[in-house]
Amino acid sequence: MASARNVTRFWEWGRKIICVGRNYADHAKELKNAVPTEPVLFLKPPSAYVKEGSPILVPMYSNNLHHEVELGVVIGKGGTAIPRASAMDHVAGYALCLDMTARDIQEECKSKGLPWTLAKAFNTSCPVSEFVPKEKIPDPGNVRIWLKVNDQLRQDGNTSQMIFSVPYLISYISEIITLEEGDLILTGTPKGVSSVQEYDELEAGIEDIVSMTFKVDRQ
Ligand SMILES: O=C([O-])CC(=O)C(=O)O
Ligand SMILES: [Mg+2]
Repeated sequence: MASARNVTRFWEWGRKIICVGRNYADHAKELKNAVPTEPVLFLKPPSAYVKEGSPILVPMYSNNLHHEVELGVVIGKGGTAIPRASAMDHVAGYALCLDMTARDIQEECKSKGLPWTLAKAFNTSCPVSEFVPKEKIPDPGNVRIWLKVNDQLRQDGNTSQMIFSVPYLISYISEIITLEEGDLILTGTPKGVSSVQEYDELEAGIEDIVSMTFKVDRQ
């Protein structure tokens, strides 16, 4: 039976956002973190979504909001313990995503051994592009993702630099957290993360397949 909802509008579904951290060695190193041997996972709630036309809000409690450009994978077919070999059958498409991070708060959480919720899961912490159909990205393990702040290129990476591939991540995550149609996986950021301020304009893209622009505002 056809789904009543349209997965191309996944951000309206209220499904979960699963994020992978430290999936690019160059980014792990720039923040002086060890390169992981297993994926680092955390979550954002569906209230983190923001679409073009609405601003990214700096949380009141942060003075150092960072951008992290990431390839997002939109799940089309759910599953538990999905084998790596069939993982790509569960992908509906992709989205360009920003994992907005209150870096000062994350550092504090890290030093106190506390979870990253305040640093990663606040309102507007997950700006997303339009849905990109699966056919437009034949190999999610080889696309350029880039981000500019006020026209200056800050991040320019390729998903070929990911430590854990998209099929590996789908398989790994689904062993722990059942994946559902409309879920989004953020696959980690390459190097070049930096601060954004009120009034800044962020422009990001996946090659010339999709791009998006967001303004930054204070809460
Ligand atoms: O906050 C971090 O550095 C971890 C993370 O999300 C990433 O690597 O994309
Ligand atoms: Mg990230």
